Amino acid sequence: MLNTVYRLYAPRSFQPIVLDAPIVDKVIVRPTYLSICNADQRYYQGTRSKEVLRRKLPMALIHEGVGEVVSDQTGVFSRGAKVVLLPNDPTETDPVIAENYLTSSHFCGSGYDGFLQEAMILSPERLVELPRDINLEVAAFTELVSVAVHAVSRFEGIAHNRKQSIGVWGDGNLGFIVSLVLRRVFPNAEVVVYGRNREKLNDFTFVSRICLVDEENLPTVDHAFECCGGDGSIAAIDQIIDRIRPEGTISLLGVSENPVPINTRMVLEKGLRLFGSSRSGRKDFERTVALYESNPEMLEYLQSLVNEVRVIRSVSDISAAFEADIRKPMGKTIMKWEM
Ligand SMILES: NC(=O)C1=CN([C@@H]2O[C@H](COP(=O)(O)OP(=O)(O)OC[C@H]3O[C@@H](n4cnc5c(N)ncnc54)[C@H](OP(=O)(O)O)[C@@H]3O)[C@@H](O)[C@H]2O)C=CC1
Ligand SMILES: O=C(CO)[C@H](O)[C@H](O)COP(=O)(O)O
Ligand SMILES: [Zn+2]
Repeated sequence: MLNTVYRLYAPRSFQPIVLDAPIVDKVIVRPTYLSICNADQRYYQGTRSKEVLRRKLPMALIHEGVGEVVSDQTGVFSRGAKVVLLPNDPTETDPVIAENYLTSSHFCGSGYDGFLQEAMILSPERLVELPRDINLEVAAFTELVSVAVHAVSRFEGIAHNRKQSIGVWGDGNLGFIVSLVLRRVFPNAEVVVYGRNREKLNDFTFVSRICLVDEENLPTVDHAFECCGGDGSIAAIDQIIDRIRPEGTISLLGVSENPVPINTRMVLEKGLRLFGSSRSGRKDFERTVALYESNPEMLEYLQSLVNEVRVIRSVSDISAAFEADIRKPMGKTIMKWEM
């Protein structure tokens, strides 16, 4: 089938290309709502290293999105079903290593074409059906929610049992979503959010406590999640190591372009466990949709992260959405895909 793919050829430069893709045993999905991630911005703005840009571009961006099934040769989905698109494409299974950590996996929008396409032609395993009445502007960033669910699921297996207080560093989108997932998964735990912006923190209405990182006498916590990324990770990890109680677990989620120095002396002295999480897999998407179904108020909270919805009908609309996303105060930029 001929399919138009909108690739980034160089920073700030998108161009369409028509490709012929096989459709045998595939589901054809029309993307409907797509959402921009910080990882897309790093390619769009060219802030990745020259070597990475040379290796990964040209490439269609976007790994957060939902769509509507146009046809399914496998018979799993009915025409018109609303689905979330799974960006990770495993090429093998492993009894120990999760699909999102297998080096053989392909990830849309990071070395492989993402969802900026006229149609997504996928195996049925790369789609999870959504409730029919779901708010699609919110569902568009289900992938980011599944990343939080993935990190919290791993935390359940790694952290010790005392989970009375859990700290989340970062008052952006990921910090908001991780806090919301923690609230639902550990309803009896105190969730404390540490941020740099009073206005952003005010939106975290569902947590036990909010703190500005430069306040004095910040509370201590049993465990912590780092959701800052960039240069902010350095100060955040330093503060976490200071404020976490002995034998606590630190979940690292923020992406930094440069190596981050860590106070290993105190990591040793406190007996801390640090673990990183990146991306997510099918079981995380399934758990996310199950959480949406059992906690419908989650979708209402997530709605407050929708900063802007932009209709996309041309290549210049895509660029305008990315430029608007750079200037946004907080939240997600959603693209209503009409290409
Ligand atoms: N592991 C994974 O699979 C994924 C990782 N990410 C990464 O997670 C990071 C966060 O993403 P996202 O939430 O969307 O980005 P945002 O920019 O929305 O949020 C980051 C927030 O952290 C705040 N911050 C920075 N430094 C500190 C600090 N020392 N203490 C407390 N808060 C701080 C920032 O404040 P200010 O605005 O003042 O700088 C900002 O509000 C990014 O690096 C992103 O790439 C995203 C998706 C998946
Ligand atoms: O955003 C993410 C997942 O949602 C990850 O941070 C992203 O996939 C990392 O990939 P890259 O190496 O291309 O930045
Ligand atoms: Zn992402």
